[in-house]
Amino acid sequence: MAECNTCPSNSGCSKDKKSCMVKNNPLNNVKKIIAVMSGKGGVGKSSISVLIAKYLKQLGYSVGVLDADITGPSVPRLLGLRGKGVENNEGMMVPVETFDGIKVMSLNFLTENEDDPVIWRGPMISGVVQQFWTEVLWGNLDYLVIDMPPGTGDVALTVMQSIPISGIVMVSVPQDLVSMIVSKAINMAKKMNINVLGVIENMSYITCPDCGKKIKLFNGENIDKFLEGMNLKLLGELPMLNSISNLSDYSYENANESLELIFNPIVTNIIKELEE
Ligand SMILES: Nc1ncnc2c1ncn2[C@@H]1O[C@H](COP(=O)(O)OP(=O)(O)OP(=O)(O)O)[C@@H](O)[C@H]1O
Repeated sequence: MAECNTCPSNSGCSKDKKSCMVKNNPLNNVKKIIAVMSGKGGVGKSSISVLIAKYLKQLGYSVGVLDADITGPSVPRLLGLRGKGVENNEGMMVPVETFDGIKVMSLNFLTENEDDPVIWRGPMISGVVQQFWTEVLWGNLDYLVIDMPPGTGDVALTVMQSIPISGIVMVSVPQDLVSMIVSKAINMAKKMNINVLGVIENMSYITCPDCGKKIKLFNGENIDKFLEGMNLKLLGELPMLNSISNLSDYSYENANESLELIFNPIVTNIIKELEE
């Protein structure tokens, strides 16, 4: 049965206690869990998960990142943690830390080589995701950011059922095909009674380096119409930026003021939505 007293939802979720699959580790105290999801692959979910973690950390919060994209883990690279391994403390996995103290768990820390493929069936992958919640020493965290696997399949379902997510950030790009697939992910979250905090529109535009004009790259469905149809808020628009495609140079030297100006309001919106 669920242990509500150690759960971030603190009995305030809509789950039936008897059928709840969430198992919490009494050594961990995680206050809020943000899942970053899309339904569609390659739209910037991992990059945005890492940026949310980075700017939450800059605001002074204690932050962790759980890489639930087991077959295509990219978080270690994006946070400059290539080649690191996980230590064991009395049977529990100790997350790897970035230079600025973000705690990270990813399957890439457990494979010998970064390019070793994970050729496992769904139940095994789902089991690992559950272990990343129950058998990792996250300790005290204000926020845990989960980089969800693409799609609405087995693993996404396991995360939603077995981890007490406080809210989901949906990532989309302005293309009709993508909005259609993102809608499926939004409807899945709604069916699972998980709060969708809003949508980040990634790759919204590029800025002309000469005149500063915003140029839309895709002719997709109008975001306002999409949000209205889904009854969701826009958390922010993110342009195509070199600094995002070069995120793996994660260090103090690579602090980027223009990215900070764009991303800080997005993080503030996420915090506000979670408080509501
Ligand atoms: N706003 C952006 N500006 C520039 N490049 C971007 C932006 N967003 C994402 N990218 C690039 O697009 C590619 C895909 O991004 P990312 O890996 O974050 O997507 P994803 O949704 O997590 O993919 P997957 O589902 O395959 O894990 C990466 O090469 C990333 O650097």
